[in-house]
Amino acid sequence: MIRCFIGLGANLDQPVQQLEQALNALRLLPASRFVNCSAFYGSKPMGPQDQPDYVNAVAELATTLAPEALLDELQRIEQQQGRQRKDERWGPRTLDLDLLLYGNQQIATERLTVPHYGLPEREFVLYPLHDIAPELQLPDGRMLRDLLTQVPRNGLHQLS
Ligand SMILES: CC1(C)Nc2nc(N)[nH]c(=O)c2N=C1O
Repeated sequence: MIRCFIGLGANLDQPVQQLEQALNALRLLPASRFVNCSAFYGSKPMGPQDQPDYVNAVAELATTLAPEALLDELQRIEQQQGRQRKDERWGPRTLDLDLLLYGNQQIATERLTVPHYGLPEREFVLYPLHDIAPELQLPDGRMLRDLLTQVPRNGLHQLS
């Protein structure tokens, strides 16, 4: 089984419920075991500010699905929850599921870049990820805990 981490984000149509529904779908993925999920966080939008704050979390799965098969499943869940792939770039969305890490693999295909390119500088990814994997070392050798020291919380706050 490969240990992988999924970033969850939503800022439309009752984002907390969107994340809870997405977690239920992740629990049902084939050839996979749901391991854990961070707390839910409120975060300021990265990119255009004329959109609602986001709700973010990071989940851990153990899977035998190949990376692109896992990506297919994540995109299916997004679409099931109303995400239109034509969403404007960096615009608001009902649900984002990003494959952040797939074991220790570094992947660069047409469809998939892993580790996720935004991981090292996004507080709404780093802090929830650290919640559930404080000892994590990235494929390039950097320690997650060291990346955290470089990225301010920028108003990131746990939701009750
Ligand atoms: C539009 C962009 C870059 N901004 C975000 N900003 C925040 N705070 N959280 C997100 O999940 C998120 N996702 C995005 O795709």
